[in-house]
Amino acid sequence: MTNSMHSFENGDALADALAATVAEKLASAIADKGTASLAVSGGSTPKAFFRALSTAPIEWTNVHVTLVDERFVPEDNPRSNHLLVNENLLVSPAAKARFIPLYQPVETAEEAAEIVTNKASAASLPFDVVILGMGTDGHTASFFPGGDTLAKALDKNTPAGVMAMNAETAGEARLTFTFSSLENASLLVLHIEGEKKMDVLNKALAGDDEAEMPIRAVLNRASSPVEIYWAP
Ligand SMILES: O=C1O[C@H](COP(=O)(O)O)[C@@H](O)[C@H](O)[C@H]1O
Repeated sequence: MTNSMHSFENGDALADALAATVAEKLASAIADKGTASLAVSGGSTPKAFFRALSTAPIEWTNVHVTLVDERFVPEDNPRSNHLLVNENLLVSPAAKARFIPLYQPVETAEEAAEIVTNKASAASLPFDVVILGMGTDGHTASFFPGGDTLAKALDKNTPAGVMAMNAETAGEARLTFTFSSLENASLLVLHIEGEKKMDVLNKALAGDDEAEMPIRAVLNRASSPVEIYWAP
């Protein structure tokens, strides 16, 4: 599938444009089938986009929101992606959206993955909108280089759902939707900012070793076109 590049002057312009595109897609899904689903990334990049999207005048009560990945930490932990979404996206009109957390208060990430696969898959798959980020190591979602379940998570034949992932560079254990859950979103976005991330993207586009840079799985073989949103 062909990837498209959308470049902006700055992060605020990108946030407004991406929020408008996502809101339109969610509104059209609601008009077609009554509900819409949105899976977003955590990290430092999406804050302004979340703020812009939270004010969109759509029927948020009909939108399921979840995370493409999460750290195995409770929602009050400063490193929780859920916390980031609570504070920046699930505010204003978007506070009415139905949020599906990936973290579950159980012993292991593996147990949480099993529980949330049932909850999240029924409500939201296939996703209408998926917003991916990318780390400077070439990870996306929690597909980390060196991750203990990376090959399985990236295998197109692994069923849609959530898996646990452990990697030296990831800090905590992670929960991540599998590649097959994300690659066919009706709108599949890669949102990156900064020159350093553009260099990482160009390196990823120049090769095909997915174990080295897992973002390559998305760029090279997602069945939906990847809409790349970038600002310096
Ligand atoms: O660990 C994570 O990092 C990536 C990228 O984060 P950023 O801070 O460089 O924007 C993010 O996409 C992912 O959801 C998150 O769990």
